[in-house]
Amino acid sequence: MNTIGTRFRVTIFGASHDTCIGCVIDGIPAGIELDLDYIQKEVDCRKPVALIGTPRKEEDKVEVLAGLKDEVTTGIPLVIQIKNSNTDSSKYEKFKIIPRPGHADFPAFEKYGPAHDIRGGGQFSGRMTAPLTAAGAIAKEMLLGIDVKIAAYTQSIGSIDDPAEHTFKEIKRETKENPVHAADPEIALDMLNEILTAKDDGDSVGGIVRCLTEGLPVGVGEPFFDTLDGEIAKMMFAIPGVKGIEFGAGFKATKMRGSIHNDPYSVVDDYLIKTDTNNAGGVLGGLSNGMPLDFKVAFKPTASIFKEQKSVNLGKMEKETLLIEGRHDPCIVPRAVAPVEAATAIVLTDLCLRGDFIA
Ligand SMILES: Cc1cc2nc3c(=O)[nH]c(=O)nc-3n(C[C@H](O)[C@H](O)[C@H](O)COP(=O)(O)O)c2cc1C
Ligand SMILES: C=C(O[C@@H]1CC(C(=O)O)=C[C@@H](OP(=O)(O)O)[C@H]1O)C(=O)O
Repeated sequence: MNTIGTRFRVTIFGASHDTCIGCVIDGIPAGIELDLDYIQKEVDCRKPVALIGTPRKEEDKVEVLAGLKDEVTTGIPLVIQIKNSNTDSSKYEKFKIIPRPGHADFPAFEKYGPAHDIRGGGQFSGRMTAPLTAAGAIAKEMLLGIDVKIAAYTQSIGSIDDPAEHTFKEIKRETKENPVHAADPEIALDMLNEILTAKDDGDSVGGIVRCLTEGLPVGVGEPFFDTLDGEIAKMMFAIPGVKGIEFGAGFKATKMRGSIHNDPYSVVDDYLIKTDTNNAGGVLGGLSNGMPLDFKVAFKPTASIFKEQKSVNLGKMEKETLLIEGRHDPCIVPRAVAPVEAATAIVLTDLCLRGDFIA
């Protein structure tokens, strides 16, 4: 379905080459002041950067059509539109017959038939993360009211990895300064080169976005089924190109003993309970435990590459070689940092409303 959330419900609409894309957000209380410049800046963070992003140039102007008066919410669903203006659908026709390996073309045609809108990837396009990011910016504004903040950064691209721990402030500062949104300026250069090298080869690369929170109170999450980690994971898999998620020590936990993996408790400032390590990634029993939520999201290499690929002709039911033309991101990761933050904010706002952490 195209709607997520219980108390903060976000519906995404439109497709990559429709007149517009957008979102409807239900559940924002009346009387909340929204900063439209902030929302626009957040959406702009996912814009492609020259050479390492798609050449498709969209203004991505966030237009609020309903639910806001004098920048204050009125309590009715907030309707946001983002126009599509720089579309070129000409290169997509052939994927109806010869599906792109790695993209949604084949299963989408099998499911929806010839009516499936394949232009620009249709409803499966990474472009749908523009309205997601707008909704997330509003969620972030609501979370700021209870001092909850979110910061994500590019932790790896291809073989270039940033294994260091970074402070929240460092992430916030550095990711704005480099085109791959890394937390380390020197590693950012290597990451940039990794993308350029793959691109020169007509190829693509994947990578990891790491996301952290600050100020998340204890007890956010609604077990049994609407656990904090479960809701975050579901949301992350809505972002096109996501192949995995791990919290804290993640898969490495399988190689640790309990004595190493358990995060020991300490009393801080006489009143706060913290853990010395954060192998749990801030979540125990599906509830936040007062430590930063800490998870990594794995992105695959972009499917649309410019090398000859093996596919099939669905009309003739024969094998056929495919050569893709058009405008594509050689790497999704830098453009996914803002959507990961936004998607996290939407889930946290919903769960914080459900748990009465937000009035
Ligand atoms: C911000 C963003 C930009 C993307 N750009 C492209 C692109 O230019 N070309 C492409 O083939 N896939 C791109 N993707 C990924 C595809 O949309 C995605 O792989 C496809 O819809 C299939 O879904 P899946 O990978 O989740 O299975 C992008 C994803 C995101 C989040
Ligand atoms: C337009 C965006 O990215 C698009 C995501 C995308 C895909 O398959 O996901 C394919 C390309 O679409 P098009 O062929 O229309 O240029 C990208 O440009 C965007 O993110 O705003």
